[in-house]
Amino acid sequence: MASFEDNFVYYYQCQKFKENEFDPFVTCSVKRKCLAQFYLASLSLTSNDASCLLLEEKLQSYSALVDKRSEDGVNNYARSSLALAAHCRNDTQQWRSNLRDAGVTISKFLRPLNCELVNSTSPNQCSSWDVTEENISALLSAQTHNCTVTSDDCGGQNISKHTAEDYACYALGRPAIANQHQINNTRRQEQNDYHVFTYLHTTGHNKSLEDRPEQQGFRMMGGSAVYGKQGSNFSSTGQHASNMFHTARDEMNLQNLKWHNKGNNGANHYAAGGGAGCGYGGQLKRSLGTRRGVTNKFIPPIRSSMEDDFEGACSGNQRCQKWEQNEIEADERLKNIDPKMVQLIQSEIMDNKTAVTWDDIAGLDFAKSTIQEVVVWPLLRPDIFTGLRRPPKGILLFGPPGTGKTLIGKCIASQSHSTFFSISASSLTSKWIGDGEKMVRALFAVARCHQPAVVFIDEIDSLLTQRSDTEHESSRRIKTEFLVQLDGAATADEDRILVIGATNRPQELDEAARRRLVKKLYIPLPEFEARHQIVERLMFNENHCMTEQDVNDISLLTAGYSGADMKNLCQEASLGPIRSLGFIDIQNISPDQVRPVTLDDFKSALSRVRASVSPHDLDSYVAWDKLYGSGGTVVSGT
Ligand SMILES: Nc1ncnc2c1ncn2[C@@H]1O[C@H](COP(=O)(O)OP(=O)(O)OP(=O)(O)O)[C@@H](O)[C@H]1O
Ligand SMILES: [Mg+2]
Repeated sequence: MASFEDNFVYYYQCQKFKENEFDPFVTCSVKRKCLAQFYLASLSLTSNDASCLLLEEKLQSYSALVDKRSEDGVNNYARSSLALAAHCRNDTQQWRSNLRDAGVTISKFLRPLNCELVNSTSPNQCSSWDVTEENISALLSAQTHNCTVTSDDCGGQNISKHTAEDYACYALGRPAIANQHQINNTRRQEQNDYHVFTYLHTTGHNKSLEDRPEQQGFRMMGGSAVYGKQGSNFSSTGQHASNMFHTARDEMNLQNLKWHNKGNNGANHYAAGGGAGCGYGGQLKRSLGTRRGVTNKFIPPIRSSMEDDFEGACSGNQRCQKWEQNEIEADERLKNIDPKMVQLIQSEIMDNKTAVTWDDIAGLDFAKSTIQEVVVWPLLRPDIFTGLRRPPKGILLFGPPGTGKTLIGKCIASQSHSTFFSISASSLTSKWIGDGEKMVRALFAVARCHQPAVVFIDEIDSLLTQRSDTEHESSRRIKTEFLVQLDGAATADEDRILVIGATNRPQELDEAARRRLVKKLYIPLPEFEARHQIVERLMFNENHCMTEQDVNDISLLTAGYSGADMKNLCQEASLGPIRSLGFIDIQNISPDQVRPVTLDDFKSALSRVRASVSPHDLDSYVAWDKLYGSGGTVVSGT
């Protein structure tokens, strides 16, 4: 069965990719953005919208996942959604989003949970739970109550007493906010739904939302989701806008922390809580150093009394800082790491796996099998790959430009079932000027919390060039920090973090880095077979009339072309039929007037698209491979 996530992606792809709204090969995590984008887009759907119905269907089918305490829960996308919403303003080149806070209106995509409650005065009397204050008050005043959710609402399980209380508190806590934001009409409209209002407040949009109360981002979602804190503890002037949100996950972290502070063990806590909670499956997943059972105690999307205790008299900025600080400190390994960097890494660098399969990579059999052996299998079966079989901590992919090194990185992300961090070395040196080495430290600290993890560093040469006296102090510091991390001085032996570097200038690598990237795999130009495969794949969806022999001819004529050159060639050839239309008005022709692509188109494209790698450059790669490479590569380009 397709996962909830897959459905999201699928839906997104159907709806958005077709509209060419965004390039699937953007450098950051496409999938994460898909999800975040879709998640956010869904907030702007009205209840009559067909898309809304689709979402409703998905959420109903996968309701158990909505509050799952794992990385996959919808709640957990909230954080990245918000970060991305903020980020998209600065990232228009790569990700154009239609999302504006103005478009966020009430959605009604969760069906009512028919919650039965038993109150103390008439313990056996069940009433349906409308979200009315009377009902909720009755619930709160009840000495004993038992809130039962119908079986498909919650994976066939009952939700706990605690959960019911939390829902109730939350619902009760809303009116003040509801009044503040004039959402009473909406409450009436949705009266028979079980709902939790969620205030979507994209970072920095606080003021504009206040200016347009009718466009407040409230929405209903069964028991969870993003929620902003706009209550009395916060200034309504837009102050601390970037800190005002936290997700259900934050709540969980806070409770975890408090539990730790009481001298208890988080795992025990969750194990104990699991029995009473909504049983969604029972597996435990490690994240940010805390053991999170999906069966653990329900973490409400509300301010709990515990939280109030904890915060004491703190308010506004103080409170937000304290919150962030404590959330991060909940994991020992993230001690001394700037929370903002952690957040940045989680939203920008942690990659949610673009769908690339090994079959998408033509040729490169040796590299593929070595990567399977040293990356994928050990990550899948760490119990077997121990001792001498322990995989190397670093791998280098080197070779001419456009041969598929980055593509391999994407494929590993997608196939290795590990947390994938993808970073380009130039962004470390340019984007976070002055903070580069802190960023490297933070990156590895976060990776340690998300093991097994793969850290993919594209253009690693720009990060780990030979050290020299003339280089800038900040880049020297980044390099040193990186070498320390890579050497394992800061990582334990059993840590499962693999660093994969990709470069087309291996000669410029610092020798210390070269030693640490134990396996060095040459990614050569595609051979005849691989070129054949690339043409076949790229032309598969195109209208062409080429025979097997024609593709053979093209493959023969393109000796020395890289994978990227082959792609350019196919693109150029596919323009041939359009060019041959001559002066016909392009606006008025029908698609069937465009003839199929032929071998001749390829032949004329060959004169326009040349091989981008010179034989001299190739020799230097081969020489470097002979000196330092991990072998197995057939010299190609023939
Ligand atoms: N072996 C291959 N199989 C299929 N497609 C390939 C292959 N190599 C390259 N390509 C195509 O070329 C494009 C560019 O490849 P990629 O970005 O992985 O190159 P690279 O080796 O990382 O280059 P650079 O060293 O310049 O970063 C890919 O998106 C893909 O379309
Ligand atoms: Mg690349």
